[in-house]
Amino acid sequence: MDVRGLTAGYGHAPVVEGLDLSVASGEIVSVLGRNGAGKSTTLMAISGVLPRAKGAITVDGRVLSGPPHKRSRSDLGLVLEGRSVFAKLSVAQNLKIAGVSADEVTEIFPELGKRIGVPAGMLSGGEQQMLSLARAICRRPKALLLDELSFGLAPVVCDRLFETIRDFARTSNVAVLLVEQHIAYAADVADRALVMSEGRIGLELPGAELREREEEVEALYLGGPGATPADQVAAEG
Ligand SMILES: Nc1ncnc2c1ncn2[C@@H]1O[C@H](COP(=O)(O)OP(=O)(O)OP(=O)(O)O)[C@@H](O)[C@H]1O
Repeated sequence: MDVRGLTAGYGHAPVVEGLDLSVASGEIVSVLGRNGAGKSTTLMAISGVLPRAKGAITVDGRVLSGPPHKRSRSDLGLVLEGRSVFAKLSVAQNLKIAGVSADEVTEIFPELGKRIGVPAGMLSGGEQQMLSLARAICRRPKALLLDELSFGLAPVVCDRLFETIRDFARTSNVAVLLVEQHIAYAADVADRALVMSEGRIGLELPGAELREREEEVEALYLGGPGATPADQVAAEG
């Protein structure tokens, strides 16, 4: 997936301006950064949720444009922050609407097998996130965007979700771009990390270096007001 010159926002001034990034097939890239850095805006702009976003987005050489449903037909999968299930419909109905096989989903997450007739809104937070992730995976996207999957979930559940994402990226050769607030989770799952600050990428590093360079990453998290000038220079250089 290749993104060039992404510019997006909500009012007059853009939140993200002229952003370039790329994710290779089979690669997992994590976007980190403090609250308000522009992480979700970036994902929403790539997916078409923000209709006035500008920039060129290609997946496997194919140009993406138009609203989210059109982009998802063009091989882009999306799981946004918060639970994105139809709460009143059963797990089986949620999967049917997405055109996804329940057998395939329960192979990925066997725990959903016992809950197949239950309204999705009655599932635990972790189960809902499993359902959202499995639904996206089973639609066979070429690129997958995931926003804060770990939000509000127990570590054991997060480990299951990230293990599934790793397997999926490797075995299906899919480009995964995920927003993750926790450095430890990003270090476990990502091949590469992009640290955003004030709508731009302030630091790019291999996922394997995230733990040892945690202080540098955190300096960018604290951003201008919290970080000393020396922190800023170290973080950017
Ligand atoms: N719907 C909206 N209307 C107006 N401004 C918004 C809207 N959503 C986000 N913003 C603003 O855009 C900026 C970037 O927000 P964004 O949600 O992209 O940040 P983020 O890095 O994902 O933060 P978080 O980790 O808190 O989700 C923030 O200043 C935020 O207040």
